[in-house]
Amino acid sequence: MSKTPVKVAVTGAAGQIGYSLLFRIASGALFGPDTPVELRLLEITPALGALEGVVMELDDCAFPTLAGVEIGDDANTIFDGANLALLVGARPRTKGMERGDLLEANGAIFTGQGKALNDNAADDIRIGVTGNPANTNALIAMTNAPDIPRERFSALTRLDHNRAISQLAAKTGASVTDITKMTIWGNHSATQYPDIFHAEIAGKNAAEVVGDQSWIENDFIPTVAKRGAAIIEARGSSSAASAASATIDAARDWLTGSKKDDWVSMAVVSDGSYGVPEGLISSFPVTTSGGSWEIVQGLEIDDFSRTKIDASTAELAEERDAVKELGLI
Ligand SMILES: NC(=O)C1=CN([C@@H]2O[C@H](COP(=O)(O)OP(=O)(O)OC[C@H]3O[C@@H](n4cnc5c(N)ncnc54)[C@H](O)[C@@H]3O)[C@@H](O)[C@H]2O)C=CC1
Ligand SMILES: O=C([O-])CC(=O)C(=O)O
Repeated sequence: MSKTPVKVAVTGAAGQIGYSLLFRIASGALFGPDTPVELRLLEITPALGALEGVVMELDDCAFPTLAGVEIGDDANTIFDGANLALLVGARPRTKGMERGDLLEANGAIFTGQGKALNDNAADDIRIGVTGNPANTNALIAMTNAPDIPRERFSALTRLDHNRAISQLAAKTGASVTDITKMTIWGNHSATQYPDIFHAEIAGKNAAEVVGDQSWIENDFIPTVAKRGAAIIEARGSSSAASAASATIDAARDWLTGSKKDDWVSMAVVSDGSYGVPEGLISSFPVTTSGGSWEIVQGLEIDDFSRTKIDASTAELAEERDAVKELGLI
C-alpha cells in the first residue's frame, strides 16, 4: 500500500453522523483495503475538544488504511488539497421541525464552505452534501464555488433510496439484493417521490409484483418520505448510523461506479431532464462511473409520477428562491 493517500474532508466531524462515518472511512469502507486515506476534519471551535477525543479513538483503532488525520476550524486549511469533501456539518432538526426551518440556520454555513472549496480543494474534488436541507445546501455551495464544475456537487438521497429498497423487500419477501432500479426523485424531504414503477425485483417490474396501488400511495411512499421524522420520534435524535452508511454508499458508487443493469439515486444539478427546472439540485436515477454521473434517460413518467415529481421540484424551487432572498446564492 504505497499509494498517495486520498484526502477526504469531513465537516461536522464531532457530530453523531461523524462518529459513525469517520471510522468506516478510516477502515477502508470507501476506497478498499489498498488505498490509504488522510482524514481532514472540520468543526466549529467549541467542538474541537470533542473532536480531539474522536481522533484519539481513531488512533486507538490502528486502522492500516488511515494515513493521517488533520483537524481544525478553518475551512480553507481543512479543504486544502481535498479530493473528496463530505459536508455533514449542520444543525439537525429536532422534534416538530420541518426541513424548511433549517434553511436560514444552515444555509449560511455552505456559502463559506463553497468558497473555501473553490479556493483550496484539489482539481479532482467531488463534494457530497449530507447536512440538511441537503439539496439546497448543495445548491448554495455550488453557486459559491464558480470554478468547480457543477457536476462535482451532489446531495444525499441515498438514504431514502436505501430505505425504499428495504421497505419494498419487507413487503414482498424479496432480498434487498434482488431489488434494482429504485429511484428517488426530487428533494430530500417529505415531498420526495420514491418511485417503484421502474424498479425491478429479480428482473420483474416491482409495481406489478406488489400489485397494490393503495399500498404504494398510502403506505410505501409516506413511510419512506417520513422515515427521518419517525426516527427522530423514536430515538429522540435524527438518524445517524444509517445516514453515515448511505453517505459512504453514495460516495463509493460515485467514485467507483454503479452496478451493471442498475442505477442509484443522487441529487445532482438538473439539465432539465424529466421536466425538472435546469439548475436545481434534484434527485434523479443516475448511473455512475469513475467520479462521473449520468441521468438515466427515457423512463416513461405517468400522470401519478408526474404530479409527485412536480410537487417535490416545486418545493426545491421555493427553497432556491428563499435562499436567493437571503442573499446566499
Ligand atoms: N441527507 C440525509 O439523508 C441526512 C442528513 N442529516 C443531516 O446531517 C446533518 C448532521 O447531522 P448530525 O451529525 O446528526 O448532527 P450533529 O448535531 O450531531 O452534528 C453536527 C455537527 O456539525 C458541526 N457544525 C456546525 N456548524 C459547522 C460548521 N460551520 N462547520 C463545521 N462543522 C459544523 C456541529 O458542531 C456538530 O458537531 C444535519 O443537518 C442532519 O439533519 C441527517 C440524517 C440524514
Ligand atoms: O429527517 C431528518 O431531519 C434527518 C434526515 O434527513 C433523515 O433521517 O432523512
